[in-house]
Amino acid sequence: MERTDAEALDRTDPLAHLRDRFDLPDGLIYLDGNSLGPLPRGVAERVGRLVGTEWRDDLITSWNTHGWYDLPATVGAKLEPLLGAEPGTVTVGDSTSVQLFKLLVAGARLRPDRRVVVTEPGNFPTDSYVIDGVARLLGLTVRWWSSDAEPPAAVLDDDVAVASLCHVDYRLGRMHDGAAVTRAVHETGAVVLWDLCHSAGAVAVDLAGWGADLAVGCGYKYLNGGPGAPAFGYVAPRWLDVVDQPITGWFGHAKPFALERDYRPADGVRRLLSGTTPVIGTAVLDAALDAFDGVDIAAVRRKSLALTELFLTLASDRLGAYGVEPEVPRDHAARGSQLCLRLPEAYGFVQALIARRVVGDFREPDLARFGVAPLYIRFVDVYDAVEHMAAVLAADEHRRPENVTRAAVT
Ligand SMILES: Cc1ncc(COP(=O)(O)O)c(C=O)c1O
Ligand SMILES: Nc1c(O)cccc1C(=O)C[C@H](N)C(=O)O
Repeated sequence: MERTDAEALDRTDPLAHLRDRFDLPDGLIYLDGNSLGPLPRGVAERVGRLVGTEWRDDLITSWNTHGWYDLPATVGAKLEPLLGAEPGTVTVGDSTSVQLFKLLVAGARLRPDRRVVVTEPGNFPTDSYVIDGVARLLGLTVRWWSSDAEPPAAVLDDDVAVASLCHVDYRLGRMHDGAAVTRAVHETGAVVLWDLCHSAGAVAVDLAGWGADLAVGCGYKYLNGGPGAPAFGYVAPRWLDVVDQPITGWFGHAKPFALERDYRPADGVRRLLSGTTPVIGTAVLDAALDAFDGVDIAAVRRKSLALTELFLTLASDRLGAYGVEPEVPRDHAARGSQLCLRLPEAYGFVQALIARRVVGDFREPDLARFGVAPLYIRFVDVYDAVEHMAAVLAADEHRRPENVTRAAVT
């Protein structure tokens, strides 16, 4: 495989034009969109308008005249096609951790006679922390599923209230079969809560088709909503009228401005809201999602697999000589949109690559992680990135003192 072969793949890529929808720094190969997506074009103008006109000139009237009050629903409607979700089932607000807290409690309340939450030890830590916290609050037991064998029959019984699972694993990018796991959970009468942080915007998600109950996910990774973007929450249509989340703030009330004494949940998914919408962050996510206008998520998935396949082939060819092996599920059905390399000096390796303007990230204890975001990553980026990786290893740059001092955020 030569660089010209990668260039040829870019020439025939039906999604190649989408890269222009992003304002990417010159010469940067950005393989960290699974942590923080880049800036979509149009966002800066939207923020300028929001701050310079809507806030400055129109002030409080903007809640009505500029659609601030409806923003969670507006953004939810843009997310629904990306998640395979039914109309009116998705809203945004809070962090993923808080959405998870609210929907986990709500999920447990759907099965009040059951005492167990099933989850996986390989979760992103916030999921495990929140699950533990909710279990202590509600007096539930956490049962850990080591998910090498699917479906999770061994850990499911009629005491399980909720299975709270990450669809794509943040470390090695292993992807669950959403339909099969949901079915297995339902067979025991439990509900399933999916964390879609590493799925939304990168892989095909079909919440309606899976029959999922509840889902959450963050706005700042493949959805490119900016640092600290609001997260999303999904509630299946069959639960919309009964779902009972615990942070019963006024923005989720049926009539917030009636200022009634008692809480009454809003109709539909709006009842997931708690406090005042963070308008600036939500408007950024709204504008960012325009990058997905007219984009078929199945085509995104096809390109994602082609990119990771190229990455895998090149990394196996070029890096094996240095004892570095790619870690990615070989089975396409079980692969997210990322690839890892395992090596003892993974931290220094990532720093040396950043010095060469190839950005990935380090995950404890020995993983160098690279996300491929099909909207803006080219085949030639993957080719060049692997060439840089080989050059780092050949010159021992990953062991240089300036590359091994840990920063606060990795
Ligand atoms: C699977 C998963 N869940 C949740 C989060 C983060 O949650 P929060 O938005 O609360 O920081 C992340 C990444 O930060 C994640 O990878
Ligand atoms: N949310 C992050 C942050 O505030 C700073 C740095 C990284 C993150 C991340 O999103 C980490 C990410 N969830 C991961 O998969 O590792």
